Parts: sequence; structure tokens; C-alpha cells
Amino acid sequence: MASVINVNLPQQSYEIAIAPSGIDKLGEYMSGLKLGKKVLLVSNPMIYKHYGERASASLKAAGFEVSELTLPPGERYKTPNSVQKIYDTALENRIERSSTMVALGGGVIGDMTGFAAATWLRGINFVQVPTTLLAMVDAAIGGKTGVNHPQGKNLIGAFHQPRLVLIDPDVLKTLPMREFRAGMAEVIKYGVIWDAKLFAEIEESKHLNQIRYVKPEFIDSILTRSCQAKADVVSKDEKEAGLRAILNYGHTIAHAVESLTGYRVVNHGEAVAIGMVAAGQIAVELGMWQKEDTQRQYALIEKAGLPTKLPAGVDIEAIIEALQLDKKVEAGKVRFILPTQIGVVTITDSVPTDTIRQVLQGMQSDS
Ligand SMILES: NC(=O)c1ccc[n+]([C@@H]2O[C@H](COP(=O)([O-])OP(=O)(O)OC[C@H]3O[C@@H](n4cnc5c(N)ncnc54)[C@H](O)[C@@H]3O)[C@@H](O)[C@H]2O)c1
Ligand SMILES: O=C(O)C(=O)C[C@@H](O)[C@H](O)[C@H](O)COP(=O)(O)O
Ligand SMILES: [Zn+2]
Repeated sequence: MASVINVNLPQQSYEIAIAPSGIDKLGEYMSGLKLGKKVLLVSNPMIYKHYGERASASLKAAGFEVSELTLPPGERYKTPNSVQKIYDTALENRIERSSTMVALGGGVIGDMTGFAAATWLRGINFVQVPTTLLAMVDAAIGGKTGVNHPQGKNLIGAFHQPRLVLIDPDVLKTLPMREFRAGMAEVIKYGVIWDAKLFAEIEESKHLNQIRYVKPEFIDSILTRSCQAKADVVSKDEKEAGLRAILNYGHTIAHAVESLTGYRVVNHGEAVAIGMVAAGQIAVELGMWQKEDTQRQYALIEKAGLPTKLPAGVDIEAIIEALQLDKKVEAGKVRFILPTQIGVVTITDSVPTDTIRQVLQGMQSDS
């Protein structure tokens, strides 16, 4: 049975529908939104092979005219150049103001397609059909879209909300285990920043890093609780004027690590896991968080099969320098999201650089 979570916004609210076999109902879901006839479906070749034809067939059966584009997979291709390919295809197929771009894929496809939709003809409709756990619980929701600059992660982008997020949990069956774990990093994030019950539920679950043993009820529960957490935060602060920055927990260091390793060593979720370990330890050093709680977080990250150390060879001074490119920096001050209890975080710009350095030194691969 489908369930629905609402993202309530001043201008355009929308639904996150969690629907088994949802891919085959995409056309039906979109018909209810009174969109123009033309759709540009954007995916990558691997995801398209699994689900593209079903999504396309469902759209056509509902009367949409569908054009398609696949882009190369991977964070290294989350670039202005890939977005240019979306514009070129939009032009060729006369994608109009009433038309819709549909992102069928993980966060990389979602962020790029969303950015193309935000900018094509100054903004057209956009629908998210996330196919990774990470995109289902996080990337597809909330309207942050964009691409990387050679110097830093997500530096180019726009807020542009989707008209619909359609989650088909069945597609997780083909998701590689490493990508499932990456998604668990953002799920654990919600446990630490917002939902202590979710944190406890993950602690109690068995076989967390063996997707074939993960119970469907557990998947349903983490999808629902995570999407609700993200919808709650985004509904309260759509454009990150304040509260929304808590969704960036672990990301201050994560983005620096991803970018310094050329997006080849750790994926986004793994980097977030490393960043959460660092933020937790910084909070302990500053006397803001109990040692036992940071140990609980560490144990959960390990249990999910996620990394807790920095990748070998990353220079700590380079990380400290890269923190200056974080979008939360104000007047040159780096802002961190730090936990004070499981389920509660605070935002601070007064972390001494020496504390960051010391914590990162303790997280080196050989320490
Ligand atoms: N906009 C946001 O709010 C937000 C939030 C979190 C993350 N992000 C961004 O999302 C990106 C990470 O997204 P991701 O973790 O989904 O990675 P991804 O999009 O790179 O997908 C990971 C891999 O999984 C494959 N894949 C996807 N779905 C599959 C399926 N069902 N079966 C088999 N293979 C499948 C893809 O081909 C890809 O190789 C990063 O760029 C990150 O910055 C954005
Ligand atoms: O939605 C948000 O807000 C987030 O911060 C969610 C993060 O998980 C996500 O990785 C986001 O893309 C990071 O945003 P950025 O503004 O730091 O680029
Ligand atoms: Zn993230």
C-alpha cells in the first residue's frame, strides 16, 4: 500500500509518495498534477536498463510525449557539462515551460536534472523518481539542486522544488550493497539530528550491512521516518535561512574529503559517515556531547559498514583549507552542526581550528 508524506511550503507544496511498483504508476501519479504533455526523462545507462522502459511506458500510457537522455554515472560527472547535455536534449525536443523533467536515478541524476529544470526557460516542472536509498531519504526531497565546481562540491546550484517525489522501494532490490550503506549514513544522520527513536530502531536492527537480510518492514520504517524528518525540516525552513542547516550535519568535513579525493575514493554517504564521526568528536572535545553518545554513534556507523577514518593520504591542512569553501561559511567563519544529545544538534561558528586539526589527526587511517 502506498503512503504519503507532505512537504508543506508557502508557494508549492508537494507529496512524497512511497509506493511499491511505483515506477509502473509514474504516469498516473503525474497525470494528477496537470502538467504539460512533454516530458524529458533523465537517467543513467545502468538505471535506465533496469527501470527506464517501465517508467517511459507508464508515462506514455498516461498520454505524455516522452524524450529521454542518459548521462554517464558517478559524482565525477555531476558537472555543468552534463547539465549542458540536458539543455541540448531539451532544445532538440522543444521542451516548453509547461513541460516536465523527470529524474530517474540516484542523487547525482536528481541534483543535475533538478538544476536543469530550475534554469531551463527560467524554471520548468520537475519530478523526482529516486532509485538509491540515499536519494529516497534525502537528495530527492527539499529542492536543493546543482553541480560541482572543480574546486568544490555543489558550489553551483539553485533551490527548485519538485512537483512530486515518487519512491518505489522495490527498486532497492538491484542497488549495490555499498550504495545501500551510503544511504544508511543519511538515515543515521536523521537519527542524530532529529529523531532519537529512529536512531534506537537502527541500533536494534540486525544484519544492517547485508541488504538481502534486511527486513522490508525495516526499510518501510527508515524510509517513512527519514522522509518525514526531511519534510519537517524543509517545511520549516525551505531555503536554509537557519534550521535547515542541521541537515548538513557531517557535511562540512564530508564535502572537503569528497572533493580533495576527486570523488573517486569515497562516495557521498561514506564521506558523510566520516564527517559525522569528526563532528561527534569535536562536540565531545568542546564539552557539548557525552562521550557515551559519540560512542553510540560510532558503533552505529561501524555496524552499517561505513568508514570511520579519513581516506589514506588526505592532507589534514588541505581539509582545513577546503572548509573555507563550505556554503555555510560566513565572514570567513566555518560553521559546524554539533550534537548535544542523540536527536538534538546545535549550529556553531566557534570551533577552534586546533580542535578540528586534533580530531582529524585522530582519524587518520594509520592512527
Ligand atoms: N539535493 C540534496 O538535498 C542532496 C542530498 C543528499 C545527497 N545529494 C547528492 O546526491 C549524490 C549522491 O547520490 P547517491 O548516493 O544516490 O549516488 P549516485 O546518484 O551516484 O548513485 C550511486 C550509484 O548507484 C547506481 N544506482 C542507482 N540506483 C540504482 C538501482 N536501483 N539499482 C542499481 N544501481 C543503482 C547508480 O548508477 C550509481 O552508480 C551526491 O552528489 C550528493 O551531493 C543531494
Ligand atoms: O537538504 C539539505 O539541506 C542538506 O544539506 C542535505 C544534504 O544531505 C545534502 O548532501 C546536500 O546536498 C548538501 O547541501 P549543500 O548545501 O551543503 O551543498
Ligand atoms: Zn548529504
